[in-house]
This record gives sequence, structure tokens and C-alpha cells, in this order.
Amino acid sequence: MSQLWIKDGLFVTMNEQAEVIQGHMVVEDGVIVYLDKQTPPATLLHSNVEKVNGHHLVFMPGLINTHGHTPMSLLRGYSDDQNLQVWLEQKMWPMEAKYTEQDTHNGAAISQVEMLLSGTTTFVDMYDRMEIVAALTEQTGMRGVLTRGVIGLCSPAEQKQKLDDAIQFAVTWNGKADGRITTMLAPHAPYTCPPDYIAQFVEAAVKYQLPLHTHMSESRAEVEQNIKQYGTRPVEHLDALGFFSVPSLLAHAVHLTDEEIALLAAKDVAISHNVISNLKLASGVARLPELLQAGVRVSLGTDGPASNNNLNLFEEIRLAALLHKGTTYDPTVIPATEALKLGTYYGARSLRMEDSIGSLQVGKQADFIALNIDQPHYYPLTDITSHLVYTANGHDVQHVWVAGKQLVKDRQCLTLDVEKIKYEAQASFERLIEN
Ligand SMILES: CSC[C@H]1O[C@@H](n2cnc3c(O)ncnc32)[C@H](O)[C@@H]1O
Ligand SMILES: [Zn+2]
Repeated sequence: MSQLWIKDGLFVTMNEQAEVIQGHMVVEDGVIVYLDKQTPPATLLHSNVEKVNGHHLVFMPGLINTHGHTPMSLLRGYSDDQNLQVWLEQKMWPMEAKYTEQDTHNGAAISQVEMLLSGTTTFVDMYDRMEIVAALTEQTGMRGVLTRGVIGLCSPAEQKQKLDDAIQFAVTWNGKADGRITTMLAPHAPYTCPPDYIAQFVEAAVKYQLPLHTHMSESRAEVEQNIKQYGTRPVEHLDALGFFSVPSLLAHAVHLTDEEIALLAAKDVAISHNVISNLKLASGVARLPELLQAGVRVSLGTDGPASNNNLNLFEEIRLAALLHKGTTYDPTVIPATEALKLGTYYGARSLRMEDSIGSLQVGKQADFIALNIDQPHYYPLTDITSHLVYTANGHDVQHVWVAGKQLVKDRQCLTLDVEKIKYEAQASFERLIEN
């Protein structure tokens, strides 16, 4: 039985009350068993307990990135300053068509390094060849919610093959890696999957009891095209196909009416707000304050590293807090605690995993990070929650644990060969642009 005692640290719990505790945390076999101001009782501690000195460190739940495409890091910087449609159709898809298995691995690996070193412990990933990402996740120790994204602009036979592959992946990997990997089914978007095909995903989700994930209402053009093609906006379109009758997670949902927000809240649909990607692709600004007000399970995602262009969730947290103040002219919207919850507890809620991750609480999985606050930008040490949102940077992350296992120690990844991964990512990119 392994035991870890974090001694004398500052804990930002991110539970409902978002308490800040100067004290101690004990982890046993990957689960938090003690968190309190007082020194843990001697009866709780084993003789071989591993001790970590918490001085100058702030401990918080690991960040949860609820939407992304990790292998796309190979395309970071390849095409900037385009709108979504041009970027996808003329730049990303032609390059992605050239990806080999090795490229998928190399892109996913550099992304997992980047996520770990900036404090993300759980990530949602939608891509092709997901067995590769899953095997990597098993090795790195991260927690992954993985799904094979399916573009259905092909023959019925190909559609069937893709859906079968997606189901096969989801069923095979769900619960693997000691439960660190869970899966979903993901038709890519209403504009890349015909209605009858989306209906087949819904049917499969019901049959295999898997959640659904898709991109929806990301750009104005997408909404307009949906109306033109199907006579409805994307929310009504997906609703009519039964998409919201199972647990579902929508990426983006930028362009929503009041009625759509009410419907998504009533159907308990989760939304991944991708602040930076939506700005970079000039898609717009999602209605985060209204979504939160309506009680929607909203959280934060980076989207792929080619439209962001990094996987540093601290940036999304900071920008979510700032951007909506600017667009509403109201400095009280998305206060610091709410912004930090978006990257932690609300992330868990969007994935319906709030009983096991997302906050530091006895009984939950020990997915947590430690930031080095003994740096000039944290002084004076006043309101730590404010500092974590308005001041912190992913590079301040000193240590990372997932399920009680340390994955980053003093900014070194313990489960990955970072030099080799950097070299291989570069080699993959050079091969991709040559061919
Ligand atoms: C079929 S795997 C996933 C697929 O999604 C594409 N993608 C990346 N970012 C976005 C985005 O913001 N909106 C829609 N689709 C996106 C990616 O290029 C892959 O092909
Ligand atoms: Zn996406």
C-alpha cells in the first residue's frame, strides 16, 4: 500500500466552497484520505510514508481540458490567421490525410508532455487512430477521455466501417489503464455527418452506454449552412436526432440563442468553451455568463494545438475571466473562483466525473498539481485564488500527480523521454511538409 504525505502546503481545494487550507494532505493508493489544517494523526500514517515538503508550493486539483485533438500539435504554426472553414478544409485536412501512425504518436506525445508540464491531468481527445493515443496515455499516466472523431462525408460502406471502428475503440478502451481511460463516441460535426449517420451514433451511444461528443455551432457560417441545408439551427437539428437524450459534450457552442441555452440546460448537455481557439479562428465569443447562469455544465478546452496554439489551460482560465468582462462591460462576471472552477471542478462536471476528480476532497482520486509560488509574480502572497487566475502561468507548475502517481517532479516528466519526443515531433513535421 503506497502512502504520500504532503506536509505543510497551501491547498486550494476547488470543492463547492473553494476553500483554501494551509495544512496537510495524505494520499493512499491513489486516493485522498486526509486533508486538514492539523497534522495527520500518527495512527493514519504508515512507517514507509513518502513525504513531500509543501513549503512555497500551492496545491490544487489537476486541470481538466474538455476538448482537443492532441496529434495536431504537429501542425502548430503551420497555418495561422485563417477562418475555421478555410483553415480546416484547405490546410488541416490535406495535411492530416498525410499522417502516418508514427505522426499520430509523435503529435500526441509532444502534446501530453506540454499538458503535463502546464498542469493538465485529464484531457478529452478526439482524433483518428485513437488506439495510439490510448496506448500512450496508458504509458504516460494521464487521465484521458478518448474518442475517435468521425467525418462522415463518404460512402455508406465507409461510414459503416468508421462507425464500427469508433465503437470498437470505445468499447475496448473504456475503463482501461486502471480506469484512467474512458471513452465516448464522436461524429465530428453536423456539417460533416449527415443526419441519418448522426442518428446511428446516437443509437450506438444508447446501446453501448457511451457519451457523445461533437463540434457544434462554432461559427456563424456553420449555423447559416445548417439552416440552409436542414431548415433548422444546429441545436434543434441535433435535438431532433436524439443527440441530447444521452450524456453529451458539445465543443464550442459559440452561437446560441436564449432558447437554445434554455434547451441545453434542460437537457443537461455539457459544453466545452474553447476561448482562445474561437478567437484565433475568428469564430466569435461564446455566451459563457449566460450558460453558467442557466446552469449548463460548461468547462474549458483548448481545442487542438493548431488553432490555439498551445495547450496551457491556465491561459484559458485567465482569458475566460477577462474576455467576458470586456464583452459585457461588467467586471463582476466570471470572478476568479468561478474561472478556476471552469478549469477544474466544472471540467469534471462536464465529463460527469465530479464524484471522482476535479477537487481536492477526501475520497477523490489524487489528481493534483503543485505550483511554485516563491516567484516574484506571486508577491505579495495575498489572495491565492486571484493569483492562480490572474497571475499564474502553466510554467509555474512544479509537480504533477495523477491517481497518486507522480508524473512530473521538479518540472521533469517522469514517464516520458522529452528530448526524444521533441526530436521526433520535429522530424514528423518536416516529413509532412516535404511530401
Ligand atoms: C475527425 S478527428 C477531429 C477533426 O477535427 C478537426 N478540428 C480541429 N479543430 C477543429 C475545430 O475547431 N472545429 C472543427 N473541427 C476541428 C481536426 O482537423 C480533425 O480533422
Ligand atoms: Zn475541436
